[in-house]
Amino acid sequence: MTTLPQISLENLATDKTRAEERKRLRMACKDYGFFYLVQHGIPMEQIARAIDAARRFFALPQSIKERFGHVAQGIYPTIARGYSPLHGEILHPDAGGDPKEVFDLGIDNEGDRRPFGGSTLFPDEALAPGFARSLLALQATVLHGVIPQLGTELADLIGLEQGWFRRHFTPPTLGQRVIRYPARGGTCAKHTDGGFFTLLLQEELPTRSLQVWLRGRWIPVPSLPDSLVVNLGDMFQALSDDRFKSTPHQVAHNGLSDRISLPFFIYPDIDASLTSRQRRHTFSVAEMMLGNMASIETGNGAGRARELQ
Ligand SMILES: O=C(O)CCC(=O)C(=O)O
Ligand SMILES: [Fe+2]
Repeated sequence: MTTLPQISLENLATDKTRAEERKRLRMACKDYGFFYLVQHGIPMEQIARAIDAARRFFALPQSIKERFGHVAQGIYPTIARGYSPLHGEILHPDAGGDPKEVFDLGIDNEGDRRPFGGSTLFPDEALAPGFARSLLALQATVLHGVIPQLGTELADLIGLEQGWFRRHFTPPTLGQRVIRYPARGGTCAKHTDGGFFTLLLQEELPTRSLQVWLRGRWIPVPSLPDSLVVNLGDMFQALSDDRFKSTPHQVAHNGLSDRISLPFFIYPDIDASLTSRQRRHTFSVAEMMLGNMASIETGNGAGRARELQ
């Protein structure tokens, strides 16, 4: 059975093992566009705390969760942050609303009126103990560790000049999601992710809910202990002059208990305009992100969903 390769962030950071691990990373990106990241430096307790707090938030009455909906957030574009109810999001034009509920957050930046900027309206400690705190703690860890380390490796891999990642991702634009898939919920639509790369923290469950489309079939991606899942997004594909592909995937959750996942979508600085090395693609980050959001909002799907049958 096909399983995804495992890449060690620690090996990438260690002189003795770097060259070999980079070779494996290149192969993983080329052949799969998806891999497990191990020795990633995120404390497992921090992930467990965020998952517990998320579960408590989603257990609140619907009317309370909806107080933190998209409109209440006051962010542009509207759907960028806040609570979205079950079946509230369409990721593929041929599918209905996904069987999942979501809370979206980003990097808090009070008064930032640019697209995707601003601060998130969270339920307070009394309503959702530990929710904001644990998610923002996890965000800080990811922003200071995995994102710059892995991002730099990925930019090097596609031949972008030295310092490129730091220049265009300081700060990154972050789409941080908390998703709950109800028990026996069924299938969420296939899609690709729109960013540079995605980090997925998923709960350790016996189910194989996440599936990746590889060589003409769906490959299950079970959660492995102490590992994250990484996948390449459409911006990575564009910036590699299409030498690397963003891989389609979907979630089919038929487990007997619900499932929480915590994806981080990593995009460049919202003010950046980027060109691939061979100049096949040039885009403004804000325009591309706004276009993708508009596509989701109007039911036309996420990422390259429309290209996928
Ligand atoms: O929850 C997951 O396992 C993956 C979610 C996903 O693909 C997405 O939100 O883009
Ligand atoms: Fe995705």
